[in-house]
Amino acid sequence: MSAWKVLLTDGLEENGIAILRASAEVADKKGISADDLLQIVGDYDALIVRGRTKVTPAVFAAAKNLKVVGRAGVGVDNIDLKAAKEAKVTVVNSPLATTVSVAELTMGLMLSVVRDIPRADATMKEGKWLKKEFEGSELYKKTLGVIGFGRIGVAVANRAKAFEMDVLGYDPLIPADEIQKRGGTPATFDELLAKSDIITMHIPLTPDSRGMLNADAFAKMKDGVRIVCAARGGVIDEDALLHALETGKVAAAGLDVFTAEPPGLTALVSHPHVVCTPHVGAQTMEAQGRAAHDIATEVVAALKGETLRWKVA
Ligand SMILES: NC(=O)C1=CN([C@@H]2O[C@H](COP(=O)(O)OP(=O)(O)OC[C@H]3O[C@@H](n4cnc5c(N)ncnc54)[C@H](O)[C@@H]3O)[C@@H](O)[C@H]2O)C=CC1
Ligand SMILES: O=C(O)CCC(=O)C(=O)O
Repeated sequence: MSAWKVLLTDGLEENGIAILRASAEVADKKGISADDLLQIVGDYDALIVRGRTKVTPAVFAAAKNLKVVGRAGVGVDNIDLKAAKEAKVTVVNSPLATTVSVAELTMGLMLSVVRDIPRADATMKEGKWLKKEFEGSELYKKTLGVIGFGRIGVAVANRAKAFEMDVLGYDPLIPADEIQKRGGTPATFDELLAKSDIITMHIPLTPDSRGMLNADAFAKMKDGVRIVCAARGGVIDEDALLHALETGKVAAAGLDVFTAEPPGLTALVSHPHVVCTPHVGAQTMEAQGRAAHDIATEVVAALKGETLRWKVA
């Protein structure tokens, strides 16, 4: 009989489940409702989530045996870290697993917004040949502003440099010489807004970063700027973005993430100059395989009281 019980509420790739099963009993309750989670979480020593499950103070209060919450992925904005600390529950994530996938999707969104690829495809499928309408622009020699020069921001910067873009980096938590070492030209927030042809967001959602791209920020950007975001919807004021798209200040936006998910068919989602994907930055078999391996290994280490690599709280 296994000593520990692990609850999965957002699924996990088989390779991760196999690692967990070597040390614990695993219950896969993918898609469980918030109310049902409160009923059963008290039975478990560990909880592994992705972004869907909200690990609220109520969950921690009900989770009498919980020792560790594992986030298969990076962002922990769905986990109440203060409540975790108060409940003496460790929180771990798997921050290295999905970097490449998110960076590649970001490049895809960037190419989509400069060449209007999804709309060109849609018109072909309507039997049309609108060649003249689809005059886009190149990435070559354009300035890319990367907000958040961490793992994903740097991976995007490296890929953008292969397209011979000039890369500005804004990250107040990283010294300017380190941004330079990582391949970016350090910029203040206002410099980045003023100089970039494309701005891409790679920051966590925190009280500081919420609504960072707001009406004031859009006013400081170049006319016809393009915005890409595969971080969190909340870092952009979506009403301000919609207004900037309607006035032409922003020529196009590529969005993988939304303030409310799923957003439904909002004016932003249905805007002709917005390319949307349903939060799939990390949704590749490679990234999910790595995330499952890393989070399962880390959760087992936490249960065994071993040294942790990715302790968030
Ligand atoms: N679309 C998707 O499926 C995915 C989205 N993400 C999002 O991407 C974010 C970034 O991930 P990583 O690059 O791995 O994290 P990271 O921690 O390596 O990099 C984030 C960077 O943002 C900087 N930062 C924090 N607050 C800032 C602020 N207010 N202004 C400017 N810079 C700020 C930090 O100093 C750090 O260097 C995650 O927090 C998550 O929200 C991550 C994985 C998948
Ligand atoms: O796990 C997911 O559904 C999305 C990944 C993500 O956004 C993250 O890891 O921060």
